[in-house]
Amino acid sequence: MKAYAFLKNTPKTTTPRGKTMMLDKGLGLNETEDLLATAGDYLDYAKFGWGTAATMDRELIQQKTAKYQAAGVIPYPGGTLLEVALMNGQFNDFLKETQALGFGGVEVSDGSTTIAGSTRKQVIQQAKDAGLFVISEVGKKDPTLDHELSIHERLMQIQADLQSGANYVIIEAREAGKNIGIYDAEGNIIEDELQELAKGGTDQLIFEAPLKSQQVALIRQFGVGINLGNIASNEVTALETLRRGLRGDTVGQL
Ligand SMILES: O=C(O)[C@H](CS(=O)(=O)O)OP(=O)(O)O
Repeated sequence: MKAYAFLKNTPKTTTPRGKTMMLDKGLGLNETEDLLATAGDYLDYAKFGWGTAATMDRELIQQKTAKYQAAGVIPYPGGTLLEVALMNGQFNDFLKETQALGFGGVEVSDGSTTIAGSTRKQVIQQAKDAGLFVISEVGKKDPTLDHELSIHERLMQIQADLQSGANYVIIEAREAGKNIGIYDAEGNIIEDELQELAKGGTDQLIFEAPLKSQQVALIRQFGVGINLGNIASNEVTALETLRRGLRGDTVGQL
């Protein structure tokens, strides 16, 4: 039983908690174990950020993915790693290795590279056919290029990815959460862009929201059911308290 389970304001909302995607930037095995013991119940996806998975021994990655999977968390390598594999013409090998390492999903993005629409569709479908959970990502890592993407183009990409079979689409914000996608240079939400992106529904969107102020704003606006990503590994528990109205920013508001 959880501590203080009698408290009336702990999540009595009927809305299920939104998905939480955490950024794993290279946690050790013991850190992973500790994290899962304390916050595993509040975690859905663990992204091994960008190319970090390619810096570690295969056995270590396999041990980590096994721990995540046993806790019901889907681990997956960063979209950048898939982009590098695609750029090198090594996507089939990437897919095989991803499965051999025990990852349960992939992220299909074009944040750092350019990928033809037909290739993106094929990649999503091939990953799905291989039995992997697929999360795509919309947005560019270079702010100048990202600002060139119109809301209409983003919405079209979201639609196309979902039609190709993606389970969720991430709205890019990078690890820093500033000057990309729905955030301005200070990390504040650009309201009209958010509203436009959200108007078709947010159920299959995951908003990268690495900053507490962003998590608070999105939870207040859309409720506890909003899907949030790029949560730092030491902030997963703190995010759960926001979702439960157990931190000053959301006390009595959910
Ligand atoms: O897309 C992301 O949020 C991450 C982190 S960052 O952009 O490199 O800061 O990249 P990914 O390759 O998807 O892990």
